[in-house]
Amino acid sequence: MSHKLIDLQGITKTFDKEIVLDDLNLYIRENEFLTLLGPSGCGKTTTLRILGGFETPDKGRVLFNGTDITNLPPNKRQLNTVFQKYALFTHMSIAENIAFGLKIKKKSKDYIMDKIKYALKLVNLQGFENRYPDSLSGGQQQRVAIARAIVNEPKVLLLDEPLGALDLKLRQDMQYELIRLKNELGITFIYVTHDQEEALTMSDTIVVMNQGYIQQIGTPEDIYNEPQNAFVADFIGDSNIIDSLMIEDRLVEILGTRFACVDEGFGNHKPVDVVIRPEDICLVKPEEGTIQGVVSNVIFKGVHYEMEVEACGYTWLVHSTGMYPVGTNVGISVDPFNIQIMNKPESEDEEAVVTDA
Ligand SMILES: Nc1ncnc2c1ncn2[C@@H]1O[C@H](COP(=O)(O)OP(=O)(O)OP(=O)(O)O)[C@@H](O)[C@H]1O
Repeated sequence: MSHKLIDLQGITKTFDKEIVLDDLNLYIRENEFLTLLGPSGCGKTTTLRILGGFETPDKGRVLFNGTDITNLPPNKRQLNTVFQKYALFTHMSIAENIAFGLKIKKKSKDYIMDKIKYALKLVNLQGFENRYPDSLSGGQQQRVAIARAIVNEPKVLLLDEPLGALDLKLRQDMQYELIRLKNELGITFIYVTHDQEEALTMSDTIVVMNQGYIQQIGTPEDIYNEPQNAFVADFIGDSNIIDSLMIEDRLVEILGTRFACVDEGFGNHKPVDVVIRPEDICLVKPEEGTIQGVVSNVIFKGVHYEMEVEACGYTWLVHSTGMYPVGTNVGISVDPFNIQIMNKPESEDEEAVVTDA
């Protein structure tokens, strides 16, 4: 494992008495592609801006290779930021845009020419040197913004929703471009998005945030398959999240019916949240299911059918490659490995116990 490059220690930030980040602790390893993911307003951009030196935390420290850089201005950090709005200079050619930072640093003409060529090749824009930003598509402009950042040879690239303004197809192409670029450059990427698919596709590590707190840190597989709480499960992909009762180890009661599961250590007769992904539900003949229901809605999604099944007073979301018309009686069966048990948030847990008693 590569070493810790950046360490955010106890970062707290308040705007107008509103706590935006509350004692945030996070480290980022060298060469990692780390994504800050969460809904609008959860504090992702503020975290990135603190990393970039555009904001100062009220409390806490930012360490870079063990050195405290909390109060270092942006231009003194070995980090470069690419924003959602490309912020290119419209009166300058593409080459002049890319050269801008290098000219300020008084680099030689030959050095700058070499760097422009190298950066344009990396972002697949050879031959665009003399064009102007207005004559480029959104995706091409974003590539120029990235080229402009990488000529400075940063150790870390901070990317704030860089693909947010692009349409879906272009965004998907650019996701692969960014992964390739990161691998070629061998540097650390810290990426901000509220798009969970984008985070799953691109990241080595995802940090799921909500209301200024980190909810979970893990690989895309961890976050998707082992969400630590209902917020993460709900935010990452479609889920059935159901109030349930852990009867004992490996046995959970969901909507009044007992299902075998594989989790242990949640206690006996304990309220829990159960998460079942729609693709993990098998529709079978009614008599073969653990519970029975009726298909109430079907939408064709290309790779699968997205269905709703009414069973035991709950609308189950199911993804299936087979088509079941509305009104079909079905059985629902779930492999015990695909039933995720999660502790309820503490306050809810207490409430549920009281209600239960
Ligand atoms: N300069 C500022 N002054 C006052 N409030 C701010 C400032 N910057 C951010 N905030 C507030 O801090 C909170 C977090 O904002 P932030 O931009 O970090 O969220 P975000 O997760 O990046 O959201 P989005 O995805 O919408 O960009 C929001 O409530 C926002 O209004």
